[in-house]
Amino acid sequence: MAVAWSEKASSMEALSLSLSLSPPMSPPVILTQDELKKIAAYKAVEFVESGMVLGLGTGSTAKHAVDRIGELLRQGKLTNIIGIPTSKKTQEQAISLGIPLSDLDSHPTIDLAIDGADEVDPHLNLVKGRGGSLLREKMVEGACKKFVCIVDESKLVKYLGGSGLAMPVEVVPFCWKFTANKLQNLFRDSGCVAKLRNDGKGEPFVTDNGNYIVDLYLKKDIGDLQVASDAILRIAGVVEHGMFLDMATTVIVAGELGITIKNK
Ligand SMILES: O=C[C@H](O)[C@H](O)[C@H](O)COP(=O)(O)O
Repeated sequence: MAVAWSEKASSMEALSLSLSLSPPMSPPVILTQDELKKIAAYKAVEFVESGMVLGLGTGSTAKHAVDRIGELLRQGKLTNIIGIPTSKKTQEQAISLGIPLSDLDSHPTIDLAIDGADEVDPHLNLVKGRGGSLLREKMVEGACKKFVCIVDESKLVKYLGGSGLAMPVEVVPFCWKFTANKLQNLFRDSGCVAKLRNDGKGEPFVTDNGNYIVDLYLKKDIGDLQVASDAILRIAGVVEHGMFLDMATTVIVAGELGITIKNK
């Protein structure tokens, strides 16, 4: 559902305060992608209540949500929050903000997670992991009662893989080429090309878990997502993939025309 303009306005006000933008009723402001991410993140943090155990997402959108949670804790507007970070980077950010942290061993049930995504399809299935954090994200978000996904409208796709950008798969380093070939063959009818992700310095990108990422580039829809998921996970050498099927309970989309909240 598209939310009322007033709901957009409240998030815009929150954003205006921190960005010193004009108030919502002034002439239209062209928002950057990062400002849209921040609007979605601030809206999601409105779902947070004192006493909650929170899954803290990773990426440029989730970073805004973690910052906001830290800000509300500092102001005493939220209390007794426990955060479960989905990456080492988010862990460092949360520590720097004074957010108390724990892990899934001590808190196997999480009240709410807030995290970004790389793609969102019309059924609220997601692609995640272009930042390399998909495994911990899937573990944490799979343990949540509610998972609020936050995106700007550029992340909306007709089908997963439809952006033409990477669909990440975390693999063990041992004989990664063997695993990458298996993945490419699995989706050859969709024109799949599998590439090892590099770290930008000529070395393989290494995840927080010591694994590699093979990115799948697809030219066509891969069909039944659950069948595809099962097939990927049956390949020895695969640790996890970045399709998050039926996991998001809510997706908040920030666009030039306002916020849209989609619920499962
Ligand atoms: O591994 C990274 C995560 O899945 C991110 O949540 C995802 O890539 C979206 O990141 P961003 O908010 O930076 O677009």
